Amino acid sequence: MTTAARQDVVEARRVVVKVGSSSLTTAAGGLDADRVDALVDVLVKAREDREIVLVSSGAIAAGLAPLGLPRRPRDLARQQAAASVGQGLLVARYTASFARYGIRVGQVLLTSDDVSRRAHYRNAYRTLDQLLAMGALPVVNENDTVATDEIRFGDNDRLAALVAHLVRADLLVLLSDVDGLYDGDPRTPGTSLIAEVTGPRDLEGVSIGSAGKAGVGTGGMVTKVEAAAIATGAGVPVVLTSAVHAADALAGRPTGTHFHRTGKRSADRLLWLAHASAPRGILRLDAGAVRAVTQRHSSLLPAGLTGVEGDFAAGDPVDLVDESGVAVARGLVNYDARELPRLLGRSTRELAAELGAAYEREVVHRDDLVLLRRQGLTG
Ligand SMILES: Nc1ncnc2c1ncn2[C@@H]1O[C@H](COP(=O)(O)OP(=O)(O)O)[C@@H](O)[C@H]1O
Ligand SMILES: N[C@@H](CCC(=O)OP(=O)(O)O)C(=O)O
Repeated sequence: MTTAARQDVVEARRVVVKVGSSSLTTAAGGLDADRVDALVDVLVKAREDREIVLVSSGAIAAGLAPLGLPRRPRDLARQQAAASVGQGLLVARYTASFARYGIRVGQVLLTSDDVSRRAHYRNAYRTLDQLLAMGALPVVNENDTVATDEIRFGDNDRLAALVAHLVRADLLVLLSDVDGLYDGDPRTPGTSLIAEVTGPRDLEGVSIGSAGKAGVGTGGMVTKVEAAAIATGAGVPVVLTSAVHAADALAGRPTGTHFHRTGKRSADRLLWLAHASAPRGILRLDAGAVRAVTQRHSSLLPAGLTGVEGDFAAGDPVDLVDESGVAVARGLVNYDARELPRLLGRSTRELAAELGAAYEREVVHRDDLVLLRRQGLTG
């Protein structure tokens, strides 16, 4: 690890630590109390001179054995039932383990829908910030029991990257069952650890595979590298290592893979809109509207709309696509899908005169728009 990279870690005052299901469960299924305690011991030590937010997976995995499920189910309903049972057990375990040190735990369950909207985003930030100010340790997970396929992250690696951005963290530590990113699937002999990733070039030729043998995790290495791309693109460096090396990672000792920041920090909720929300519909734009939105950062007006697809309501995320069908931006739309067809290509003045002042509003306001540049490491 270069001195600059190490400095990033040592100087980090607010750190998001994400731990995967495979690092918290036993081979037989169910939570491994010893591994939870070992992680908590490390976090308590790290917390002496910095703030820690924990993003913990494991709800589904923890719910399997109590519900008599032999393996992680594929259907959403049974995953949600398992998460419902498991999340309670998971937080009870953390509560008991942190209580050994007199530290309170605050459970925070998020869906992407909760945080893409401005008021919700501010509220989530305030809650997490307040928990930290009051000396409690936030334990974040996806709100699995209510998340439908459309509003689901599905993996906590991306959630952790977005939480790191949300709480304005200085560092994201991803803990898994593997001690870093390898240049091929580490189950294949002859692969070696990549100690540093400074940008997308360092990943050329690297084979990034799916989840490991334990079969309780979701995304494997792919989602971790994607999460690292989101976080580093938003100015947050990332250390990826195994849970057993958590103490080294938090102390700035060389371990695992260090992803350098590639972008600048910004306090912009639109990162959630770009990376966490699935679009509910499509707005087709003419060339002039594409230029206005992407180059002049203007709001999208009805005059530049050529088509509408999907069944969305006002406030939902939609993709703005150009004439060749490429999504150029994502935004929160101000109209229901059924209102839009009669507005296509019309000027706001004309619409206001004909339909009333309410129809003068933008289709998507510039403050609710994010350009879809492929970020950081993967693109
Ligand atoms: N290039 C790679 N480098 C490291 N691990 C990889 C790679 N390709 C695939 N993997 C697999 O990804 C697994 C980690 O993903 P996962 O099981 O989802 O972890 P977690 O539960 O911690 O989120 C590792 O155990 C490893 O077998
Ligand atoms: N919210 C899910 C997270 C699933 C998930 O991302 O798992 P992992 O790949 O182990 O981080 C749960 O708690 O089971």
